[in-house]
Amino acid sequence: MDDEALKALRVRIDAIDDAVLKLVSERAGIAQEVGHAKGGERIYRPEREAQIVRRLRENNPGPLSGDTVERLIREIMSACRAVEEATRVAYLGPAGTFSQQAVAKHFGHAVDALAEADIDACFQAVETGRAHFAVVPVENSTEGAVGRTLDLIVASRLKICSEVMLPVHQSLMRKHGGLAGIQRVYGHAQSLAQCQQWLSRHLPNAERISVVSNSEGARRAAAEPDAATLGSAAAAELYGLEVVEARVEDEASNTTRFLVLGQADAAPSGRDKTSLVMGAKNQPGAVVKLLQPLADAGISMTKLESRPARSGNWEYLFFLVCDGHRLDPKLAAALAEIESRAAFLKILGSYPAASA
Ligand SMILES: O=C(O)C(=O)C[C@]1(C(=O)O)C=C[C@@H](O)C=C1
Repeated sequence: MDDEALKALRVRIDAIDDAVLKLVSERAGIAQEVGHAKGGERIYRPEREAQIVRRLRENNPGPLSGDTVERLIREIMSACRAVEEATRVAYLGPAGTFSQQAVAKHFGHAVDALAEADIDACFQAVETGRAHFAVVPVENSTEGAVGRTLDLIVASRLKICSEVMLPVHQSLMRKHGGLAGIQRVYGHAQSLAQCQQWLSRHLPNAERISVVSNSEGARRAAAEPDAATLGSAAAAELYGLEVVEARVEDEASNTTRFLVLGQADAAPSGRDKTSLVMGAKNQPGAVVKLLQPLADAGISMTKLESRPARSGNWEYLFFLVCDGHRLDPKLAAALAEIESRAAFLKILGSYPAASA
């Protein structure tokens, strides 16, 4: 391309950037007005954000991918939210974890992300008002449920107001060098489990050491030249490591689902999910009886997970996710029927279904 042609294209890009800045500033000004009109009410409206994301994904003219359009608009909404109020979001730290990525994916970068020591601390941060929201992992497509999150949510008064789906790509990282000479591999138990076949094939003699977080693994690998760690590639930059091999997870579609917890759940968005937990009596057919009202109403159940109730009498809790909002008349009627049959029922929240 000759210089003149390049210059002409850049003049057009400059004009577009000026227009984008003008429009984004105008949008932030309107968000500020909305913020004032809310007069102390909650600023973050997950249902509204989900509707905006869905509309733009549908209207996307290309060539940007739907995921890219979502990332851009979420970042713009993040910036607009920030002119209304500073949002504090607790997550399972330290920095560089997949949980931090989930915060950025959902809330954008214009939030105060608070790294907590464990999942319990994430709940407490919101319960005590230190944070507005918490982002906690609840299940992984390869490894299943995160038990601690389920146990805590039963007793907590917090509500689920959103979900975040994060594709999880594990990298193998070390201070310097390739696969040769790696004696130990650190990683969070879930990460080690998600990569076990790859590790057996490529590093059969390396010891696998489970640590509290992948970031702790990264911290150790940075100090031990014959060690490596699993984790998000973001940690490599943070801890001065090199990526030996990217995408070492056994399942290419490995995804972790996170929940956003807050003081209230979300209003209906048009495409929602509802999470609930119920206690079943230890009797034949008890679970079938509890689920029947959903089947009768033609409501899809997308998840059913059982956990010991920990009450010592061999009763189980069933965590269930179904389509719809608890305020939809059909679902509301089914829930009322389940409540009349269950030993215990708690609605954990209705929230917009994630678009990707
Ligand atoms: O519509 C609102 O309620 C706004 O505050 C504006 C806005 C946005 O930027 O579009 C920002 C924050 C809310 O979570 C939802 C949407």
